[in-house]
Amino acid sequence: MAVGACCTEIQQRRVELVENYSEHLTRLLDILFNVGAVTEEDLSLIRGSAVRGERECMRLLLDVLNGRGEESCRAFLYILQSVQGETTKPEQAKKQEHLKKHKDILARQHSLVDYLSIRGHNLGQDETWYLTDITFSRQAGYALPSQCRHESAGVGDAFRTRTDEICVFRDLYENLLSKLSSGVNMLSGVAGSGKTTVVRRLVREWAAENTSSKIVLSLSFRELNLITQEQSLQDLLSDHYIHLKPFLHELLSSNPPKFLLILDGLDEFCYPLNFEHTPKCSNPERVQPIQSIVVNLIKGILLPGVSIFLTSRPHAVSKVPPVLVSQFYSLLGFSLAQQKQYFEQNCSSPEAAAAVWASVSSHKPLLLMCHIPAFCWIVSTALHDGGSCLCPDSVSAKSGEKGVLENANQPNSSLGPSEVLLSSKPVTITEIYCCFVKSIVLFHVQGRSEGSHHTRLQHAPHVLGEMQPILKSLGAMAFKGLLERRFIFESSDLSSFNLDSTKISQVFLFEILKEDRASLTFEKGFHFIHTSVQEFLAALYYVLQSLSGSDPFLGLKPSTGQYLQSAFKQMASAFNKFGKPRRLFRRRIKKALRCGVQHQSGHMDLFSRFVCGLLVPRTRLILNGFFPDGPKMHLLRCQPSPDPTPPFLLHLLHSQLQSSTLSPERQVNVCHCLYEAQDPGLSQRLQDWMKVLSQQAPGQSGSLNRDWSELAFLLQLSSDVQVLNLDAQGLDADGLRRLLPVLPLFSTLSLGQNPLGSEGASVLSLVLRNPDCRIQRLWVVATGLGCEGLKILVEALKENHTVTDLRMAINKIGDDGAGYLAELLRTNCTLTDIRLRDNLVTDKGAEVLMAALKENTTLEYLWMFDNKFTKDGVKKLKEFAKTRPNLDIKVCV
Ligand SMILES: Nc1ncnc2c1ncn2[C@@H]1O[C@H](COP(=O)(O)OP(=O)(O)OP(=O)(O)O)[C@@H](O)[C@H]1O
Repeated sequence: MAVGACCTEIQQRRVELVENYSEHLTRLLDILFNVGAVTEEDLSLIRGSAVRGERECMRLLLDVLNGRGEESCRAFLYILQSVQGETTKPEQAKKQEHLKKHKDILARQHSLVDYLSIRGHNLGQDETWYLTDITFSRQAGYALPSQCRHESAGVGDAFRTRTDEICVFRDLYENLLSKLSSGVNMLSGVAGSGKTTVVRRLVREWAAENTSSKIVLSLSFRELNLITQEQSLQDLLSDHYIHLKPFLHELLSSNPPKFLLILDGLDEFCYPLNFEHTPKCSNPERVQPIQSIVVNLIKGILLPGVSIFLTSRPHAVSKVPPVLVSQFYSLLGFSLAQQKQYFEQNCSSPEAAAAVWASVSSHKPLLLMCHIPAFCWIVSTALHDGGSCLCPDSVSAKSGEKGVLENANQPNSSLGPSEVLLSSKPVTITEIYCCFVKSIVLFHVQGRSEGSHHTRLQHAPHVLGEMQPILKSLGAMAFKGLLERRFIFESSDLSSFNLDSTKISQVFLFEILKEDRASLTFEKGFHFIHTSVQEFLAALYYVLQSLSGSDPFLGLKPSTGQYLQSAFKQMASAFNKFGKPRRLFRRRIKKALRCGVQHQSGHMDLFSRFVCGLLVPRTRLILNGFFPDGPKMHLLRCQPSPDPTPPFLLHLLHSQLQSSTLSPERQVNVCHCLYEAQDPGLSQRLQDWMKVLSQQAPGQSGSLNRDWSELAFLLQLSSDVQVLNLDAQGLDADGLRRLLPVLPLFSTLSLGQNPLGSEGASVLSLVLRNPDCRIQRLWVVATGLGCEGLKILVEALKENHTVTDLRMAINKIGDDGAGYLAELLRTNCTLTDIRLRDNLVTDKGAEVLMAALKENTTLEYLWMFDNKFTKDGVKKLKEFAKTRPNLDIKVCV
């Protein structure tokens, strides 16, 4: 083929083009791509070599153009002219243009489309509309958290401390982008709580704004992991932001406070951070290891005055010493109102949203998990369309499309008295995840338009059977990742599990497995949309293998070729024949549960819960067609499978619970496992708890060692307990914190004779401020509140509108405490009854209270026996009482 004139010109001018135009590479690539002279693959290839520098990229571009032929070369030469024109513009204007381009590029890199596009939203300009506002807490600095449980357990108010304040995205945004902001601002949040979404939103809103004086730079630790050679900060940034290169040196050396540097995902950083012994380096041009750059940035030695926004999951927060953190934010997740709003924004119709919300709000375990946005997404996918297989009264059924499994999920009458367990909707977390996977396989993979909802449900067993190999391989990879604590997979991982990444892309990408491209190297990486999905698929694989009589650990070996694999299989099945399959099966399940117990970090907690859930035949029915022992078709049309939960599983879990070596956190997880296994004895366990609590004689509290998390869990399952009496149970502030998720839900909370102190009062203040608080009677007699604790309580009561009855005898509140109460009584219109016996209040305190009561008309009882009043004081109080016939004041000397 004859070489055209433009191709030849490019070859002849190669050296000059590299010399003069490398710095315009980004712009050139953008335009060339827009006019179709290069493809997306070309872009990836060229940008992929960015680590070797701009000039190398430019050479590659020239090679690519050569390969693409005359037309592309002509386009390139034409574009050069316009770029040439730009080089003559004045410096300042050029700088502005580069910054504008920087904003555009950053906004594109931080688009929100990944998951929003799944719902088929047409994202116009205002894509943030689809984001639900989320609640944060903020405090100066942070204290090291104790973390031994699955992080998803630590959401909502359970994360809060006494000194923090509540805020929303806007507050965070304004704080970080304010001129005065500097130092390290850290955002901590559990997996899937929305940290990256916050980062994306922040970058996009900044890019759309014209007035901000800050320049945002954003890097993820996932990308920094790929830097294996020593580098300078300046090179790192100019490789990452080629378009800023001409000004970077000047910007970095003249005005670091102008920058907001975002570092996302500290928990994923694979290099150790040594804050004590890393050599100091303040020169951005000096070459050093990547971890030293990070340490020097965080310590404020490199780029002094720069603002850093660091995000991390809670377990990795402590990698940065508390003294270096100026503001600490926690993502508390969605409040109840925000959860509701999420479903309204993300379900296809108001009716669908209402049905999903009705289902979620009636099951406390679901409700608690829905603090986490990623879980809301899973739940809405599961219940919104896939859930109709299980929910006869959900939306699609209402609209006339009855689910095929409609009858298969009659109330689980054999499950025991618990109201929760009797429900006919998917209530266990395992059932939700089964619906999620089924929903994706049925309604998303096959294309939304093919066949009606009803037809697709009818073909579900067939489709699930077909998808089984791919789900199984995905599950094996997920399981291997879990064992190795790996959450990011490379293309080579996929192929070692016989997974074809293009096929996966068509089928699951966005829905289950997300593809990421590191912007430094453009290498592909994959991670499950949420770690809980990884844990579910791992459990699915584990149970499938175990039920098929295969060892789940065998399937993890890298692909060893067809022949060897089948030889392996034959050996395993021969071994199984000799080795009593049932015994082997049980041993394997035991092994899976041990995984959960052994990992103190809690990272296998959900995995073991899912394994338990999937061992329940009724739950497996949702994925009928996937498992080898799938229920026969006739069962789908009549009564549910009569098989109960395997007794050996319940026996195993109960014996784990009895183990004296089990830590409280693991104990709670075993409770969760029992819930997933639909244990009929759970409600009995709650009753046993109640019995123990009611039998506890006062005075023995010191010797008690209760697992309050377990009680909290059991209480979540029961909606009918209104009164929580924990008098004299040795309950301290820490125990109270563990009960936090359920405390607001009782009408009477009796906590007398426990060593709560002012710390406990702080926990109570969170309960009283909770918008869902239902407490009417708060009894905190002899709980060591003191004046300090009372002050905290009073502040919270000023905002609370539910408590009518406050009993707080024997708390040594003194006259100062009486003063705080008086302050409260001036504005509070809810309290009708206050009992203040034996609280060291003197005549002075009584005077203050009487003055305040002149402004209060709602209080009906004020009992103040055994305080330090003089005869004169008592007389005055009695006289005052005569002026208030509707108020019963009781005193004695
Ligand atoms: N404010 C929000 N409104 C709506 N959906 C949200 C919001 N925040 C997060 N999500 C949803 O939750 C998913 C997980 O969010 P994101 O990836 O930001 O979590 P993360 O905390 O960074 O998780 P990880 O620690 O696993 O990296 C998102 O893909 C999105 O579906």
